[in-house]
Amino acid sequence: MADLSAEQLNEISKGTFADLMGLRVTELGPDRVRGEWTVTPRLHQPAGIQNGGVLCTVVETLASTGGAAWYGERGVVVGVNNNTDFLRAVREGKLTAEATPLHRGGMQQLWQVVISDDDGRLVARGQVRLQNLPHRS
Ligand SMILES: CC(C)(COP(=O)(O)OP(=O)(O)OC[C@H]1O[C@@H](n2cnc3c(N)ncnc32)[C@H](O)[C@@H]1OP(=O)(O)O)[C@@H](O)C(=O)NCCC(=O)NCCSC(=O)Cc1ccccc1
Repeated sequence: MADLSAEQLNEISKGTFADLMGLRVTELGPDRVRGEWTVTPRLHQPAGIQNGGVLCTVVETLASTGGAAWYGERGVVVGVNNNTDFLRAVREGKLTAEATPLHRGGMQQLWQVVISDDDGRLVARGQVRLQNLPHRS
């Protein structure tokens, strides 16, 4: 994960859960990860707005990707808590997300993810706590 480009990550993510909802990573690094997707009816809940689970998925994916890029060859990281606030309902259009670290410790990390619409309005804000898992010898 540490040395992957955004394009390489998108390639190896084909067929995964985040790929199914159309998430594309546009920037990948240990200090910031950005991504985007387009809200379509396939992402709606029955009332015709985007399912909140999509927002949780984006928060989980970008935070974990950034945490893994930073932890690098030391091991893998896994999410252990995801807390996402849904601030604005969305029916259609492109959304962008940006993940940045709040804390990066030896055992755990805390990343924040901000999701905005094309007009720059805040759609959701989440945070994920990650566990660093060193390789077992
Ligand atoms: C509306 C509120 C909850 C509270 O807003 P506030 O904090 O008070 O802030 P503010 O007053 O600034 O309004 C902000 C904007 O909201 C608009 N607006 C306000 N009132 C109404 C109204 N009565 N009706 C319609 N719109 C209303 C308001 O005009 C403004 O827009 P504007 O600037 O005019 O263009 C907002 O936080 C929100 O929409 N969050 C996202 C929720 C969401 O998408 N959840 C996920 C999907 S659910 C799910 O997945 C579960 C499920 C799964 C499967 C199956 C079934 C279920």
